[in-house]
Amino acid sequence: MALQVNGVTVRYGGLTAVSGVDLSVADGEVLALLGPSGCGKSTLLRAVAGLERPDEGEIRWDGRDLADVPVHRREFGLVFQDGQLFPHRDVAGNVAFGLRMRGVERGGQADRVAELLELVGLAGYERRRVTELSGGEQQRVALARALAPHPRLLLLDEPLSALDRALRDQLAVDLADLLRRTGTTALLVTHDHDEAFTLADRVAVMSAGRLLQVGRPAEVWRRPATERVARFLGCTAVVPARVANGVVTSALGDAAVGADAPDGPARLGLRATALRVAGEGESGGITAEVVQRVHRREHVRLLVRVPGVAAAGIENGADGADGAAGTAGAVGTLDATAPVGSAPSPGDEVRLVLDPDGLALLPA
Ligand SMILES: Nc1ncnc2c1ncn2[C@@H]1O[C@H](COP(=O)(O)OP(=O)(O)OP(=O)(O)O)[C@@H](O)[C@H]1O
Repeated sequence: MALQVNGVTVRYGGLTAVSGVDLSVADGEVLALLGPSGCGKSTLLRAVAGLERPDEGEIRWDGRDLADVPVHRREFGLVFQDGQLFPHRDVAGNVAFGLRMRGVERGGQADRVAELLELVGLAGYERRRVTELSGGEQQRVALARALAPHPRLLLLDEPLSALDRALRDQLAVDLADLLRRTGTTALLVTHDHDEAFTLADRVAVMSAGRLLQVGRPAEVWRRPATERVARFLGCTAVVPARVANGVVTSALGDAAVGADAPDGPARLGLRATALRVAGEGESGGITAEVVQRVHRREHVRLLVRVPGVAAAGIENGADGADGAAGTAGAVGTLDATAPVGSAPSPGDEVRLVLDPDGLALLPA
């Protein structure tokens, strides 16, 4: 393992920001620390960078304890939310900064700067003033600057969150591609699921200073280890269920959940897209009454009342929900979706079926 974090705790006075975290990042791997605001992600990243000293535990690189290695000798690259570029230097001056610090001679600097600007899609931008760049261009320059000295580890703290949604999505895809092509080992901090899942080989979900689950994106998404993880990843309700032969059965219907799901009692996490209005000729499903209708880009979001929902043991509502994304919350109501063209109105009765893409399977 390239990076090893063993039992790290960081306190600010009486507040424990990071609590006994164990984590490792393999050579060439991108690991995302995902969690709600204030859960300690940045503090953990800053401890790895050498900007915070752990109160307990150790941080190792290739087996070597970094406790006495200062920030600038760790050979880690850093990119923050707002880039933190030097406003009085042009683009080339910013990208060359780390190279100068390392004593790379001028000719070598210019070649490496050109190479990095090409890599981040800003070829020819050397003489541009950084204050005249868009937010997205500034983050590309920050990335080029961090990568120029060949860091052993790239630390990214919410690198895209200052950008608007469309730009963020595009830059996340570009960044994922760049990290793969350059084989960069990286630790990324984000509160955005999409960003984490686009960029990371593995995702570590954090809450209140602790790691709740570490796994591949699809695994964490489909099989959250706890209700807290499920709710942070967008589940707005949790239903008792039972799995047999890759099919989950619940009061809301049956759905395929994969042959790898163990047989026995389980719980089903419902995201806002877990229930959809059944199509013509589609059999099965449950009956519900539409309470509210909201138009979204690709579908219509419904709030529905399912008779007997409380009796069915559905735990909905926001208790302990870390940033749950849906609208379900009132007793006995659930989220559902309908096609834009034929969306029912409040008061209508609808038949709903489970959509496996909106489900997560939790332990009982
Ligand atoms: N320098 C500091 N002094 C005191 N408390 C701090 C300091 N930095 C962070 N904290 C506190 O430590 C906790 C964890 O903060 P941290 O910034 O690591 O969380 P985060 O998950 O990165 O959140 P965000 O996404 O909002 O940045 C928070 O309660 C925060 O208020």
